[in-house]
Amino acid sequence: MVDKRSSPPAPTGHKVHPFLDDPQLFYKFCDLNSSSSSSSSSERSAPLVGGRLQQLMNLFSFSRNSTPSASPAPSPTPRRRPNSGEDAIVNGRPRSASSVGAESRSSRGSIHSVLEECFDTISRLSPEVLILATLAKEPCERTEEDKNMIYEELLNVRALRHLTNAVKREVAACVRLQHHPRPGQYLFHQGEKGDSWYVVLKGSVNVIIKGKGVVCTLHEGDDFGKLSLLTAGERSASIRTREPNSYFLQIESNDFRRILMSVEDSTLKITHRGREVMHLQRETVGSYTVIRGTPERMLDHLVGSEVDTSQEGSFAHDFFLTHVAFMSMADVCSGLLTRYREKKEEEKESEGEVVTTTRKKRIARAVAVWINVAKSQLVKDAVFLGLLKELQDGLEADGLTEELEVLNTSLSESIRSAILGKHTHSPVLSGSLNHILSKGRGRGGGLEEPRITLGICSVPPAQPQDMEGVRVHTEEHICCRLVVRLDTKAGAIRDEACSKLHLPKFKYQLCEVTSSGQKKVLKEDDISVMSETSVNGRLFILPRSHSQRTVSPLQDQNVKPVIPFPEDSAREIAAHLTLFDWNLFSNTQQMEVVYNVFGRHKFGKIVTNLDLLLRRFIEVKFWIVTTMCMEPDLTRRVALLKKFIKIAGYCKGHSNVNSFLAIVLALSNPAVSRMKLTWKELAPKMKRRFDSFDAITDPSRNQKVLRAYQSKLPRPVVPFMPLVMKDMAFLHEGNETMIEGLVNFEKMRLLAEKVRSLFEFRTGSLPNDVCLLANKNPELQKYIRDIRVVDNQQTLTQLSHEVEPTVRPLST
Ligand SMILES: Nc1ncnc2c1ncn2[C@@H]1O[C@@H]2COP(=O)(O)O[C@H]2[C@H]1O
Repeated sequence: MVDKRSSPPAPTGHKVHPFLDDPQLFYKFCDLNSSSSSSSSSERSAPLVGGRLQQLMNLFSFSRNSTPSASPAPSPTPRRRPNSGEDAIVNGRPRSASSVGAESRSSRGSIHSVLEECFDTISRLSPEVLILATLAKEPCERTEEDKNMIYEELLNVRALRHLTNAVKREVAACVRLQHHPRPGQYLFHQGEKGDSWYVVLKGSVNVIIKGKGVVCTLHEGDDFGKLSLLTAGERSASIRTREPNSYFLQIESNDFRRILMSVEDSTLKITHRGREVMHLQRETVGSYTVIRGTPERMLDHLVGSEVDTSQEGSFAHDFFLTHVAFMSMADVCSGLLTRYREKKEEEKESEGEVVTTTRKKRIARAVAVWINVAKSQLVKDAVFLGLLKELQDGLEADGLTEELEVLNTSLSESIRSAILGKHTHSPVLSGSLNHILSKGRGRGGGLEEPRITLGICSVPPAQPQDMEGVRVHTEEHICCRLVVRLDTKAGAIRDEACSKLHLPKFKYQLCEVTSSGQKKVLKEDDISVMSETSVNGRLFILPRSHSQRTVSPLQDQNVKPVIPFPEDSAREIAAHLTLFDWNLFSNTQQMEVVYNVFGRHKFGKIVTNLDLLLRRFIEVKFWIVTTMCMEPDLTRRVALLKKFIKIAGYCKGHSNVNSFLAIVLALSNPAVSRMKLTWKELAPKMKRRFDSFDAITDPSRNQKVLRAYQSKLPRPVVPFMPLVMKDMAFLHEGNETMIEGLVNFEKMRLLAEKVRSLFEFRTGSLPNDVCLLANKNPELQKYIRDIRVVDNQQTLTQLSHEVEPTVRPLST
């Protein structure tokens, strides 16, 4: 028996909210947020009056004042008593108090405004509250939006990873919430008839077998109780809670069987030599979607089905966007070539020609899709170029001119961006990278001036062969400068630095040391190391034997910037910020996002463009905090605060969410938000403006406000990248890549959809007035490109106290 206690519970992707430990409050909310199953139909049609409203009002005062409400919490009554669940609450729903108070009805006039305020206050508390409240609804009362919300949650539940998304959708419709308030409560006993399958949502349970005691502990994300459902036998063990307030997902046996059977019915399983090689899901009559498969069988499917080069979201598109997770570039190339050349034995002479020609056409179109997806990164790869050459020759020899043209058109588009990439010093990027690399060596590093033309992103993306200077330091602060390709791995940088400094390379490792002295050891095959470092981070080679020893950061890592904040207008500064962000976003490649999700070091490909975009957000944020904390004069500090709010407003107007949020979050940074005198002097109108911006950052409901806001903005949008990356990481962590030896293509499709929705923000071009403004002022352009910051929170807090000491109230 394996005791899972030794292994920490895997992340479920959620922070546990204190609400979960306060079931009284939670139940009240649940009860208010859904109509009770015991309610009469008239109550259901007007669910927000009477007792429910009264409770809502009580809850409002409770959540505000953190004191229990006037009316006692309704006592939780089980919907159905579990076998020996003591006072367990099934489905998490206390029965609503029968009182539909007449006095409350009279207050109906102000219901809506009160309700809006109440719900707003409650739902701001946490996304978890909302999801629990939704789960607590009776399945028959769930709206489509409820089911969608639950489905999104289920995508992150470890125990359900092996289920297809269609099954998860079914589960979302019927799953129930079960709550056990105390430790030591039994969910069921060994020997009883099994009637439900469970997943631990919060808390943990012991699995107890008669005569053996506790054989195992199950944690968040684990499941139990399936065995007896599958065998139609008795419970093989008893399950007992270990912690207060444990929450479980419960799927009743009828639902369990129905879902599994209906899924079996609509799934087509293809076997080859007795082994399952592909699962397809029937969508409509005659239309199937790949849900799982071996890489080889999926390649067969690719060349065996019609390929629409224009259609994003097609199987080919999803396949090429995500293939790195399950099939190397070399294998895809050789697989396609083999299929191009082969003439299958079963293809008879007369029909054979037609079948072969169709296959060749499809392969050509598939490769065109691949080029469109991977762009310039692909056309620089020697293996891919081999495939391309053979395909072009073959298509020409076979007289398939139309396909040859499709291929060449995609190619010329990508080569154009590849040619642009031949500049080894891409001005803005080099400026930015150089800024990363040139700490302590003065500004600029002798680079060319930025070259930005009106309305066009003329700055080429960073390419693997671009050369960059990099400084590597030792513990004793001795430094050596190297010039390396961007795709140089951490191990190779360490080797080169050691040989320059005459140190034995096997004794050293490459590390990043942050401005606060934190040390991060880099993996041998880490790539894009220069762009991955923190804003003021530096590369060090440190002895392996001293891994526990602290390293003192270089002096310049915490140096205060000397260049004053520009006097230019907020409008101009916002235009410069936006053009810079837009350039970085335009240069980011779809494949970089995919490499980053599956582990950047695995593929040997750079993710520099994505890194630069991600770190720009942090840079801008620290720039604002640094500027505020370095201004000792109160009047000027208030003027700065006002200017930053204005800049944020302009960025918002330009759909530059990345910089807009960087500014708003910077002004909420403790080092700035603590400046009471400064905020007090700010005009009320500006304060209200800031509050309206701040409301967009509301983290509740998984940043629902921000998501909705961002999706509605006019294109192009520079999105809030940290949120996008978080979503991608959740999808990756929450879903297996391989299930029973087959690639989980549903996961690939979900990831591909996320990547596409990110790049859809790039539709269109920046407004002309932004480009005009941003091209007018080279001085400001340079300043915005090379912003210098303090990125050490402790230093910033210290600076903040220096410029605005805490005012202590006089003691009486
Ligand atoms: N040794 C064990 N290790 C982990 N889980 C177990 C063990 N024995 C039983 N279980 C779980 O406990 C559940 C008891 O009910 P079931 O028999 O339906 O399904 C059982 C399994 O899910």
